[in-house]
Amino acid sequence: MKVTAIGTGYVGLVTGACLAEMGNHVVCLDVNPEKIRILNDGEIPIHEPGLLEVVRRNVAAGRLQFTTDVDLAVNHGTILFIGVGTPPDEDGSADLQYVLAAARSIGQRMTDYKVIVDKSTVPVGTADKVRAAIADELGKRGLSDMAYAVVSNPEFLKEGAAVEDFMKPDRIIVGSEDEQATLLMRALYAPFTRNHDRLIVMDLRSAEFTKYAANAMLATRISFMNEMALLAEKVGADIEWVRRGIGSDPRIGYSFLYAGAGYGGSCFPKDVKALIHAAQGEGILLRVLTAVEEANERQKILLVDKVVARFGADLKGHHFAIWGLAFKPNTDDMREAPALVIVKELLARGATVAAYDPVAMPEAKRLLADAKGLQFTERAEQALEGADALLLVTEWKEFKSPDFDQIKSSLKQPVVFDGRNQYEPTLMKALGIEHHGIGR
Ligand SMILES: NC(=O)C1=CN([C@@H]2O[C@H](COP(=O)(O)OP(=O)(O)OC[C@H]3O[C@@H](n4cnc5c(N)ncnc54)[C@H](O)[C@@H]3O)[C@@H](O)[C@H]2O)C=CC1
Ligand SMILES: O=C(O)[C@H]1O[C@H](OP(=O)(O)OP(=O)(O)OC[C@H]2O[C@@H](n3ccc(=O)[nH]c3=O)[C@H](O)[C@@H]2O)[C@H](O)[C@@H](O)[C@@H]1O
Repeated sequence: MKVTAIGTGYVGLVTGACLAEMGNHVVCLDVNPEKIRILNDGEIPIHEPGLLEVVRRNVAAGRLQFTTDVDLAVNHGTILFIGVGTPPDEDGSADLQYVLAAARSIGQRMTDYKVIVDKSTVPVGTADKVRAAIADELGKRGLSDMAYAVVSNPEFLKEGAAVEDFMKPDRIIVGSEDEQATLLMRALYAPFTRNHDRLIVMDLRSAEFTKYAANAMLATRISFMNEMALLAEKVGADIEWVRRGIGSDPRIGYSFLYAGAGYGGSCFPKDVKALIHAAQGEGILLRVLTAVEEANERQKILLVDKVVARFGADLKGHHFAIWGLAFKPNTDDMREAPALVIVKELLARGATVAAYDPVAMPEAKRLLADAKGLQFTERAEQALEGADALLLVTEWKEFKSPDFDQIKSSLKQPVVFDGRNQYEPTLMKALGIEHHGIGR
């Protein structure tokens, strides 16, 4: 099938590349010429395991191309995915300007039947706005009779596992109220759901809502566990045992129960805010989600609270090592990363910081360019030298089994603040390392 992906962020690029991998002919469009230049140079603008290989393979096979040419992109696909950003507005609501601009650019150019698919995470009712924007543009061209369908197909991929998530989806949600569009979507996704019928077709509004409800539920689990961790610590329980204990109940399950330094990323924080805002517009206060967000703000600063409890509120003259800056492993994404809050707070209290991340360092240097007292090291061990303590913020694999002797000898004193519960407290004790985990 002929497909166009609008936007080459995580979602647009992964969607385009994976659909090409299944034999479709895909054009990826972006308004950012720099991103298209990088893609046309055979690289990708993000760090995402396995994605570069899929992109290169399909470009070589002639099934995938990148362009800033809107005419070419709109006229190429029968199915056009809108995968542009929906960042939070000042009041927390989702900013739809990029989605609606993409819709208008389609309406300004389409010459035959198109299925326009909202893949961006958008509030309930956005499909109607997309349809209206396209109708408006067609009207201006005297083409009000031209047929098209708007479909909602929210994306559930996780950064760091995006290709795998797209290729082997747990489910594919299609909100469609147009028979022909539903048939096309079924055909497009058939190769991804061959052995299991994982495609769920529903009405447009329910599909749009499903995406927010899913992210809100996952964020809730994390904040719930972070709160349980606060209490566990006080009463002498270990949240890691509690996690295993409750996860064994299939009604609860093991996934997304890890207490840590708070959730970050481009989606949970913004989607929770957007849902709260949408509910407010309907006169409903979402008490649970409001608390989920508050708990997460507190959690992001928890590691610094622990540092303060150990070293005092004034950290002048103290130096700390930070391992991990990305909001999670296997990505260079630092949007809403807990590390940003932690670094800034340590510096504000007068400390100096040496930080290392396996891939997010260029992004960290960009975001923390003005941070005085912060240095970046080329290797993890270098960050340890002369530090009062190590703060582990992102659980990259390479931090899982470090050389503990080196940690002991490089730090001024062997103190580790383990923001992702990577190290066993009993082992740390046996090694003579003062270990401060989360909820244990
Ligand atoms: N990042 C993720 O893991 C996931 C993101 N989502 C949702 O997908 C959407 C996109 O997210 P990301 O890919 O992270 O966004 P992003 O912000 O990284 O990328 C969006 C891209 O769209 C381009 N763009 C903006 N307007 C355009 C236009 N009119 N025509 C062509 N290109 C245009 C931008 O230049 C940018 O490259 C958001 O709504 C997000 O909530 C959903 C699931 C996962
Ligand atoms: O809508 C989106 O953009 C995506 O948002 C999340 O994916 P992502 O943000 O890439 O990453 P997650 O793996 O969900 O992690 C989010 C944050 O939660 C934290 N987390 C995750 C799991 C856990 O048990 N504990 C925990 O603190 C991570 O450290 C990270 O900061 C969802 O998991 C995806 O299904 C969704 O498609």
